[in-house]
Amino acid sequence: MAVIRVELAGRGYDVQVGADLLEQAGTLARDFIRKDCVAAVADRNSHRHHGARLQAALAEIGVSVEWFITDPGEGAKSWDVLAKLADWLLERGVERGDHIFALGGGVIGDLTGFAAAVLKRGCGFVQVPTTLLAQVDSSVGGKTAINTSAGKNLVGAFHQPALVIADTATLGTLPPREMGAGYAEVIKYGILGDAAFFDWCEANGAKVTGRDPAALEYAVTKSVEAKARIVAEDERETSGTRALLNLGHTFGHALEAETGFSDRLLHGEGVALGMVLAARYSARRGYLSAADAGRVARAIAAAGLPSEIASLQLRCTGADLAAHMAHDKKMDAGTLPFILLRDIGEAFLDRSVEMSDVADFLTQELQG
Ligand SMILES: NC(=O)c1ccc[n+]([C@@H]2O[C@H](COP(=O)([O-])OP(=O)(O)OC[C@H]3O[C@@H](n4cnc5c(N)ncnc54)[C@H](O)[C@@H]3O)[C@@H](O)[C@H]2O)c1
Ligand SMILES: O=C(O)C(=O)C[C@@H](O)[C@H](O)[C@H](O)COP(=O)(O)O
Ligand SMILES: [Zn+2]
Repeated sequence: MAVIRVELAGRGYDVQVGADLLEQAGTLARDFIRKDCVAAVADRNSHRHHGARLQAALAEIGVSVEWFITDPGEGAKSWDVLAKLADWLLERGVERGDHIFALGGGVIGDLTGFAAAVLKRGCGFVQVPTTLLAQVDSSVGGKTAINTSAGKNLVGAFHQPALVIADTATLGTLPPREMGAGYAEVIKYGILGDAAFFDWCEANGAKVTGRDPAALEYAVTKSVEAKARIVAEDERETSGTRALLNLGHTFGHALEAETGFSDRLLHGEGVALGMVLAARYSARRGYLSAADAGRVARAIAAAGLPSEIASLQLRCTGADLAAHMAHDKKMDAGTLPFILLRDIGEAFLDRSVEMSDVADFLTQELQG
């Protein structure tokens, strides 16, 4: 068990990591519950597998749960579902001082967090992440958002949770493909800033995706520690430090858009492929050795994640993918900074990238 503190003046919070923590949710969250009933959001899968556990834990402190349950998948991060959720919360009289519970993956956390950010100009929320991706990344740091037809996470807010309860035992019911997608965001911390952790991932990745309890807890703890450090330094992505967490995402979000935010490419899979592309593009620019770019690709492929864009069989050009990047939130006065690598464990922001060169590079990659 580990408790990692996200240090933010006046808004700091604990991330509790460990097996079977859901059973302690009532005790852990007691300070954030003021009424005898809480509103909780889940999707059908997280609710089916773990809803009763959260409900039983809260019943122990005399609190009942009313559920808002969405369809699984990226489609829930939409205006339509947000509007339904906001109306549902208002009908229940949720007040600013209340905390909404988000039980699920990154989709549920991002949706619930954004609803909490805008409801009555801001109420509280508690993250109870049930996917590997949500435990190591999305539940921590306060980025909340929905998607629009123009792209990924384009409407959102920074709004920190009051508490994160990451019960690693909930991952026991997660499909293997989703374990892989979450692992992409784990190995990301190594590639962007911690060469020793990357080495550990190369040696232990299969144990993490295979749910070895000790490896899993170590990977979640190390990931949350890395994210908490970066978020404490640059909460709102203004200094450039937090932007490093976007490694692989400029390429990845473009691929997600091109595949229609569908099951064809999960977010973590897009990030995995995006990190391979970022490494190869870093080599093309002369920053990273071809050998290290190859090492990144092999580590990604070894986890069963996509490492070749040609495998997606997209019917688009490099310019089409580059066009999706025009909506990237990092865009600054017409320039898109790219997160590239000087070394494994050393990411940096490059503001000198020409989009025409990125398009040429992607066209070559698409051809295999
Ligand atoms: N806010 C952030 O900082 C941040 C960081 C990374 C990713 N994200 C966002 O997170 C989303 C991806 O999150 P995700 O990968 O968790 O996807 P997800 O929320 O869609 O969950 C993946 C699948 O697992 C199912 N599921 C959830 N918990 C389960 C469990 N314990 N057992 C069985 N099935 C379960 C869900 O129903 C879904 O089908 C994307 O929208 C991405 O943009 C946000
Ligand atoms: O927390 C961050 O900062 C991240 O960039 C984490 C990413 O893994 C995550 O996918 C995030 O939602 C992407 O942010 P965006 O600003 O590119 O939408
Ligand atoms: Zn991500």
